[in-house]
Amino acid sequence: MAPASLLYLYARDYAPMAILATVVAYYILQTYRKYLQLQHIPGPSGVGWTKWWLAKHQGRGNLCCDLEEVAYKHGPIARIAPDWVLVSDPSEIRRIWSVHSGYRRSDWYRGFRFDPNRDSLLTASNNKEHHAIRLKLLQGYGGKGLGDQEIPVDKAVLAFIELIDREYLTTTDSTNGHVTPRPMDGARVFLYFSQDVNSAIEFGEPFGYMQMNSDFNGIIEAFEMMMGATNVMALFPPLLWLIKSPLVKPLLPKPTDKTGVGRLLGIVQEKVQQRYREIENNENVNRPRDVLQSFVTSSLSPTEVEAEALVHLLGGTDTTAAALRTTIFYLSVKPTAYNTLRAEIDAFFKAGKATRPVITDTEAKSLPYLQAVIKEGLRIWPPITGLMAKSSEKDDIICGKKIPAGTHVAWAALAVMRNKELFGEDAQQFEPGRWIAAAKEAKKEGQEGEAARTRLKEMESVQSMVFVMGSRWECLGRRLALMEMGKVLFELLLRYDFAIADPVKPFQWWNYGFTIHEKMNFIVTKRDIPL
Ligand code: HEM
Repeated sequence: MAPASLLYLYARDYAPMAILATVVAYYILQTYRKYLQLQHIPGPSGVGWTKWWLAKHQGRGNLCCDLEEVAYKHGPIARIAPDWVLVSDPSEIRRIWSVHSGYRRSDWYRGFRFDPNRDSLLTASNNKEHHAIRLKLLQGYGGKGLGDQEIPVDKAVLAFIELIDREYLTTTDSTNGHVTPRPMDGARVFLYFSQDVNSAIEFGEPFGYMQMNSDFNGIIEAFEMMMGATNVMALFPPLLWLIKSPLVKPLLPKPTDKTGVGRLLGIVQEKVQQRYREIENNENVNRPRDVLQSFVTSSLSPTEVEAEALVHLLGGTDTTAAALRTTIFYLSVKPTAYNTLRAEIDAFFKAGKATRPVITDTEAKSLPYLQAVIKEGLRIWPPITGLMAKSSEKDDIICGKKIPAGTHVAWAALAVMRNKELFGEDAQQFEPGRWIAAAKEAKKEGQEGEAARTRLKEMESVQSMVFVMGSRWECLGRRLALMEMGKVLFELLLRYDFAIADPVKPFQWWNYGFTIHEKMNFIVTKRDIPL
C-alpha cells in the first residue's frame, strides 16, 4: 500500500482521538496554568484546581458566613477558586472599587442580566457604558424635580401601621388574661412595605401588597426560588449561553406569565408602554413626575427604560426589607439597645418635636441613637453580601501579593464589616452604642480627639461600603433607603413592642448575595402611649 493511503487510513481512524486528546491536553494545561498563577495565595484546599468549593458553598446558601471564615483563617487575601481571590482588607477593597482603579465589573455580573442579551445599570461591566447609563438615571434616583419622595414613603408607613393594626396585633383579654397571639412574619411584611414604596415612587401608585397582605402574584416567592440557581450559574459565565438557547428560552419567565417573575416583567412592560402612549397622546401633561416619568423623558430607549424600571424595583426591594427586618430582629434580642432607642423616640415624641402622623426625614436624622441603630443594623448584616467580583486588565498588587490581570476579586462582606481592629473586640455584636461612644470621643480636644476623629471617619467610611460608597457603582437608592429606615423604625417602635415569637428558632435563612429569611415571626403588641 502506498504511504499516502496509509496516512489517510491513520488520519481517518485516529483523527477524532487526536482532536479529543488535544482538547483534553489544552484543558489540563490551562487548568495547570491557572493553578500556578495564584499558587502563592492561601485558601481552602482544592480551590486552585476547580470552582467546586465556591459553587458548593454558594449553592448551600450560606456563602457569606463561609467567606467570613475563610477571611479569618487565611488572612486579608485568600484564594477561593482558580482565578478568584477574596479580599477582606477594607482599604484594599476601597482602592479596587475606586473610580480610577482601572477595575471593572467581572463577567460574574453577566449572570444577573434580566435579558441575557443586554446589560442594565446593575450588570454593565464596561465602565464607560455603565457611566453613560448612570448619568441618564441620576435625576430619577436623585429625586430632583420629582416632587417629594417623602410623601409616598409616609403613605406607605401609614399603610404599614394600618396593616399591623388590622392583622397582627397580639392582644390580651383584660378580664381573664387570655392572650390571642397573631404572629407577624417579618420575612414577608417588610417586603410588602418596600415593594409598595418602590412601586409608588416609580409608577405613582403602590402595587398594593400591604392592602392584599400577600404575595398575590407569586413574584416574591419566584424571585427567592431563582436566587440560588442564578448565583451558582453566575460563577460559570460560559454556561450562560444555555439560557440563550432555543431549548431553554421557552422555560424562562415571560411577560405574558400570570404569576412569578414573568408577571413582574409583564407589569413593568405594561406600565412603561402605557406611559409612552400617554405622552404620545398628550395625556400626561399634569402627571406628577415620578421615577418612570424621569426615565421616559431621558434619552433612554424604551427597551432601556423597561430594564431600568425593573432595576429600580428590584434594587430597592429586598435590600431595604432585609435591612429593616434584620435591624428590628437585632433590637428585639438586645434589650439595652431596644430600651435606649425607645427612650430616645419617646422623649422626642413627648416633647412634641415629631411631625405627625409620620416623622420627617430631617427629624429622624437628628436622633443620634436612631441613626446609630440604622448604621449598626446595616453593618452587622449588610443586605448585600454577594461576591460583587471586579477584575482588571492589568496585573495588580493586592495586600502585598501579585494578582494577575483578569483575576476575579471578590469581597468578604461580613469580615469587612466585623473588623475587630476598627469596630472593637465586640465587632461581632449588634451594639449601636459603639457609634455614640466613637462620636463622643471624636469631640474631645487635642491628640486624643484627633485620633478618635480619624477612627470615627474610618468606621463610617467602612460601614458605608454596604452601599459601595466611593465607587462608580455607588448605590443610587441609599438616600431613599435611609429615609425609609428612619421613618419605619421611629413610627413602629413608638406604637408597638416587638418580640421574637420563637427565640429557639427565630427564623430560617439562606444567603444568595441577598439574605432570604423565612418565618421570622414577631409578636407585636400595642404600646400604651397616647398618640
Ligand atoms: C438598605 C438598602 C440598600 C442597600 C444596602 C443597597 C446596596 C447596594 C449595593 C451594595 C449596590 C452595588 C451592587 C453592585 O454593583 O454589585 C447597590 C447598587 C444599586 N442600588 Fe442599592 N441598596 C439599597 C437600597 C436601594 C434602593 C432603595 C434603591 C432604589 C430604589 C437602590 C438602587 C440601586 C441601584 C440602581 C444600584 C446600581 C448602581 C450602579 O450600578 O451604578 N438601592 N445597592
